[in-house]
Amino acid sequence: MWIANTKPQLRNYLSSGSEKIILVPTMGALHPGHASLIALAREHAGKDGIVIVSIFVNPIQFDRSSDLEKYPRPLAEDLEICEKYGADGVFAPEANEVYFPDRSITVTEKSLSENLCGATRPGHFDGVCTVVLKLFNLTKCTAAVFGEKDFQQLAIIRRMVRDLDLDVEIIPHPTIREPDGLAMSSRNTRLTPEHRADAVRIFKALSAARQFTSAFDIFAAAKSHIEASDHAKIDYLSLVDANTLTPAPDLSAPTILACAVFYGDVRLIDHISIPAHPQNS
Ligand SMILES: Nc1ncnc2c1ncn2[C@@H]1O[C@H](COP(=O)(O)OP(=O)(O)OP(=O)(O)O)[C@@H](O)[C@H]1O
Ligand SMILES: CC(C)(CO)[C@@H](O)C(=O)[O-]
Ligand code: BAL
Repeated sequence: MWIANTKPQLRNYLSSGSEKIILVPTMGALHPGHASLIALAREHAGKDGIVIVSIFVNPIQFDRSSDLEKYPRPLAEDLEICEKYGADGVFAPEANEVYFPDRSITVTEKSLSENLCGATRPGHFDGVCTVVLKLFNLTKCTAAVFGEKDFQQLAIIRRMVRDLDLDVEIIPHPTIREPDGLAMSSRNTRLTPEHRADAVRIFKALSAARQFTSAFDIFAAAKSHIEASDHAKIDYLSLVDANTLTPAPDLSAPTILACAVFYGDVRLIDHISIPAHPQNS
């Protein structure tokens, strides 16, 4: 498996040419969720295609400097996981390799990023879209795999591909969870044992709320379940239309119940789909 730290090195490794190049963009601190994305990329690439994993903690998508500073960076372990699950190469650049000091172009999505993480992490999706477009261009990928855990990110990337006519197939991957239901996330390693135990409530709350058939009951059930822990601070808890990601006042169409919750300074996200209940709208 090759490792490129610079753009010229990457170009060099790509010069052999292959019809299929599948990219798995990550920020490292890889866990079984990422491993599963890499394995899916391998499946799509077949034996002749190329699977590239990018490992880059993208500074311009962080809204809190402490979150960026504390983001885990276990590169040696990450490289082992990439190799084990079938990557052909890893692109792991430093920030000054990716961005020009006088960078003046940013990609902004102006609809799907209005709510949820886009509202509570200002500038986050500008940073995501900008780096993902650069990674698509640098790797010349024909397809890229993204996790459904970050469903707003997935929707925005799909919109960017559509609106900018990018020739990249977007391959989604379902959320991988710990045995107790907590969505796997690189930030989970930063939870204290007490907060880790409480964080189980997030998925339990979403699952319990899903059994109700009115927007009011769903919201109330999820909120009380999460807030039953004194440690939890809800950043947002929202029912949104599954297509537009705008607030859904009722269940006349399929919706998504999504949340971001702080345990100390660690912010976790999760969501669940809610079927339409037109009779209650
Ligand atoms: N539990 C998971 N199941 C499926 N895909 C996941 C999971 N966790 C992350 N991914 C996907 O992996 C890719 C890289 O995500 P990233 O490196 O930010 O990891 P992360 O675990 O989401 O970390 P964090 O949310 O703490 O930044 C994204 O497409 C993301 O959706
Ligand atoms: C897509 C991504 C790698 C862009 O930095 C990041 O947002 C992530 O890891 O989900
Ligand atoms: N997986 C989302 C990347 C971030 O939280 O910045």
